[in-house]
This record gives sequence, structure tokens and C-alpha cells, in this order.
Amino acid sequence: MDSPAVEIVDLVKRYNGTTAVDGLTLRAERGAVTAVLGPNGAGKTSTVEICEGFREADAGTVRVLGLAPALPELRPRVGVMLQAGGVPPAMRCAEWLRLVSRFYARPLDADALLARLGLTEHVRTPYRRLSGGQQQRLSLAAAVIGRPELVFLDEPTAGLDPQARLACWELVGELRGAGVSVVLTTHHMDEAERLANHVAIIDRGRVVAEGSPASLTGAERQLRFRARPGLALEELLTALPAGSAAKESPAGHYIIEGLVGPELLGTVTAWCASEGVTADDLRIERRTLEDVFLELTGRELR
Ligand SMILES: Nc1ncnc2c1ncn2[C@@H]1O[C@H](COP(=O)(O)OP(=O)(O)OP(=O)(O)O)[C@@H](O)[C@H]1O
Repeated sequence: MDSPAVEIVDLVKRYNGTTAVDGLTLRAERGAVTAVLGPNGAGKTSTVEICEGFREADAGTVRVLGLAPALPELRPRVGVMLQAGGVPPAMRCAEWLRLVSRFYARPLDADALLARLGLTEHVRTPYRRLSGGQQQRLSLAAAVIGRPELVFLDEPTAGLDPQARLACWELVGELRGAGVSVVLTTHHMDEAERLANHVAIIDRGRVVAEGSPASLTGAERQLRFRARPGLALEELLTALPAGSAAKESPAGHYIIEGLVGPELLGTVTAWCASEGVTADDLRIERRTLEDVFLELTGRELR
């Protein structure tokens, strides 16, 4: 049987006094999009750069397509989008992409890819004159032009405008459809929810939860509203059906869980009215990965 796209066991990475990756274990399956989701400084870039062979691990094992990360035979099989740089500043956009394409046996058409990513009018622009978002898109093009089996995308949509973000998401969707394995880092939970088959939530260098977006967020819906802090939720709970839960997190933000339907909605709004409270932003929604992160760590994702 094929080895996983990426297999990381007990990975540790330290910089001087900082432990950036602290015993991280993660498996990215072939043909799937795996999102590594976490706040700034969680250790995402350190982890993927070790997988890409750009940084050395201090401990633990990493296998990429069954091989040690820095092996030259991985180069034609793996596409890498770095968070920044890696392109000579004077190199023109199309020139760079054509140069990269020569390393691969069956590259995609460079002009078509540049058009896909909205870079056609910049084909002759030197890299240093491209905006940050344009540089990101060129870097994404370079990561996929060789039809790799596995692509690492480090915060692929950071700094992109909504249109470019959508183009990037479409491209990732196509890679997934074509059976390419994708490992991407992000701190946007909507990106992880939308693109990934498997999400690993990391915090302080460790995986704190993982699974499909649906298994992490659960199927249940929640009732949420905002009101003045410190409402007596224990009183509300006595009026709600058994099995309901109510909490305030953070202050002034209320979440009611249970059988969310007309009865529960009616009970909550009637109770608020009896307390002289206006429930602002009252809405029913599914838990998000942001909520999951908050519950696990007590902190916001961003
Ligand atoms: N070369 C380095 N030297 C020293 N410390 C570093 C270095 N690279 C990263 N760090 C530190 O390691 C920790 C994890 O950084 P890393 O870049 O891996 O996190 P990240 O999750 O990718 O963050 P971001 O979302 O901000 O890119 C941070 O505390 C960071 O300051």
C-alpha cells in the first residue's frame, strides 16, 4: 500500500530558547487536502518547512511520500509555495515560471496558468515590482506548474484580495479533484472548512484536535446572541429542555446548545424579555472551527 503523503511523528523544532514545534504528530493522506490550522506562531511554517527539506528537525521523524524530506528524488514530485521570497528580484514573472517549468517532465502551460491566476498583464513585470498578492499568486503557480503529486502551500491566500483568494481556492479544489495531495497552512478557519478533507488544529507546536471539518465542528446547531455581561444563565437553563447547555464566552457573548428549534428559540427570547434584555445579533448556526479552537485553548484563533 502507498505510504501517506506526509507522516510526521513526535516532531520537535527549537530556535535558541523557543520550542516552536513540540512533539507534533500528523498524517496527511494521499489525494486529500490537509489543512494545518493555527494562530500566528503556532509552528505551522516550521513544520511545513521541515517537510519541504528547508529546515532540520531537532527530534522526531518526517516522511514525505515515504521518503526523507531533503532527498533530491522528491523534487520533481513535490510542489512548494513558500510564504515569501525565493524568486530573484529582477526576474520577470513569466520568465520565472517558464524557468521553473523546465525542471519538470510534463509541466502545465505557463501562460494559461498565469491567466488563471490573473497575472497575464504582469508577465513582463520584474518580481520585485509585483505587489505582495501578485507575488503570492506567482509563487502558487510555481508550486503547481510541474503537476506534482504533493503540494505544500504555506498560507496561500495571505494578503490576497477576494477575487484572487477565490481563484486560489478553485485551483486547490481542482488539485484535489485531480487526486493531488495538498498540505496547506492557514489561520483562516473558513479556508480550512472549505478546502480541507482533514484539519489539524495546532497550538503551541502541538496538534490539539484533528478530523474532518464536520467531525470537528459537529452537526449540532447553536443559538447565539450578544447582551450585557453576567446574565443569570442558571435561571435560563431551568426553563430550557433537559440536555441544553448555556454559556457566556467571551463576556457578553452567549451560546445556547441543545435541541435548537422553535421551542428553544421561544424560551430564550421570552426569558430575555422577562429580564429586560435585548438579545443582539440573535442567530442560529453551526459551531465553527474558530469555536472549536476557542474551546480547546481558551483563546481566539486570530
Ligand atoms: N528562524 C527562527 N528563529 C527563531 N525563532 C523562530 C524562527 N522561525 C520561527 N521562529 C519562532 O517559532 C515559533 C513558531 O513560528 P512559525 O513560523 O513556525 O509559526 P506559524 O504558525 O507558521 O506562524 P505564522 O502564522 O505567524 O506564520 C514562533 O514563536 C516564531 O517566532
